Amino acid sequence: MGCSTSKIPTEEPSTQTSAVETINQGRGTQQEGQHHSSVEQPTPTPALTGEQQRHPEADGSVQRQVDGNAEKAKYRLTRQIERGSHSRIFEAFDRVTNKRVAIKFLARGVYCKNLRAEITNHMMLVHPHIIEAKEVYLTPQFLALVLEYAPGGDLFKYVDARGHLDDGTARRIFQQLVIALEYCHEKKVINRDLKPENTLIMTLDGRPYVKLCDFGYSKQVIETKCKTQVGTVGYTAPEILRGGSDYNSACDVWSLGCLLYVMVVGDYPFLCESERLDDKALFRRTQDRVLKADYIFPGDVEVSRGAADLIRQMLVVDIEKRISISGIKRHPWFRQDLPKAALTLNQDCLRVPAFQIQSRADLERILAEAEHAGVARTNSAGSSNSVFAPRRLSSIPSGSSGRS
Ligand SMILES: Nc1ncnc2c1ncn2[C@@H]1O[C@H](COP(=O)(O)OP(=O)(O)OP(=O)(O)O)[C@@H](O)[C@H]1O
Repeated sequence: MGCSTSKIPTEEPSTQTSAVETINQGRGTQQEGQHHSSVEQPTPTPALTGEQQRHPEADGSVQRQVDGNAEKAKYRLTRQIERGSHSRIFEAFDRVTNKRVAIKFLARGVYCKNLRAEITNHMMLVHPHIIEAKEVYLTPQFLALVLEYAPGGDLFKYVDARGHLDDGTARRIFQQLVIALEYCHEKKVINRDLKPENTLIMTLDGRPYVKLCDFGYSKQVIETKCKTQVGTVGYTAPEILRGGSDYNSACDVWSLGCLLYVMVVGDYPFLCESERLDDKALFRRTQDRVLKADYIFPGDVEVSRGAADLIRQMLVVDIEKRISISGIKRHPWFRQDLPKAALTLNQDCLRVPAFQIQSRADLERILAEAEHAGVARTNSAGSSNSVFAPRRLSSIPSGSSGRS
């Protein structure tokens, strides 16, 4: 499977406006148990070994690079896990509980306005198949989002390493994602960027247990509809690419259909890859195919009838005819081997209050403060700490995805 996709710009104006951006893949490897009830119960895995704890960077040097204040920090940073398009993600340990977390560092400044929806929406969602957003805090230069740690990396890597997934594994992951997505929609949050890179793996014992992680393009839709063109090329629904008209939560069903295709086929349904074409030409070609739902199941990969049938019902251009989440939940392929608890899980989750670790008022205050530019610090080596500045994004082909 080719390993990069392109992003459509974020909703609000920012220092980085139009963008095509390469997506990173996760590198998590260790296993860790967790506590929620879920569609699939993960197998408990051992605590960190001494060797794992003695990471070469566990001496505080990473901490000093990030906030220059290793001694007072609540979390001890140990290593960088990944670099996202707007962030750096670090592994860290809570100094009191010694629990492992992931911390996403985002540069402070006006760009943080764009993060309000991401962080507030994420914190509202408390679900076993969604990475827990625990709290935010400020360092002199960064807004830090503390997340539940996912030891297994992301689903893209998982699929890529295996070529494609067998029917049972793909179904188990898909069941978990459908239940998570139904919960988001019940909370009136549309994700708009579902893809394997934004799906993290908690266990790697052959029964993967997954969680959604990135709500960067999510929108809480209570009275308004969505208009803005956001998402990732190759997963974005045709109604978003077409632009102009209102669209709704059915766009997530389309993306989930693409994600299911990627799992069972090991390739993208629409994304065109060619060394002979430049990014703009590839983008246009992909867009043309999405708008016509022009994809095929390749002859050399065996896809079960049930999975293929469900994908066909999800990748329907007309949103009135596209299968709904409740339709998916009735589909025989989805129902096969479905854990009993899955169908009642969301009723329980919808009763769980959000903002238990950090109050909404605190969150709002910190987010407002984060919009003020951070103070430039010098790191322990004496040089200015610019390594965490978001990468510059290159521009997207005009007319193909600008803001509405
Ligand atoms: N809680 C976590 N535990 C472990 N790894 C994580 C966690 N959150 C993120 N990652 C890793 O970091 C990668 C990027 O994370 P995320 O998508 O949240 O960042 P981003 O800046 O929004 O990236 P992009 O815009 O490129 O999608 C993920 O694909 C995953 O590999």
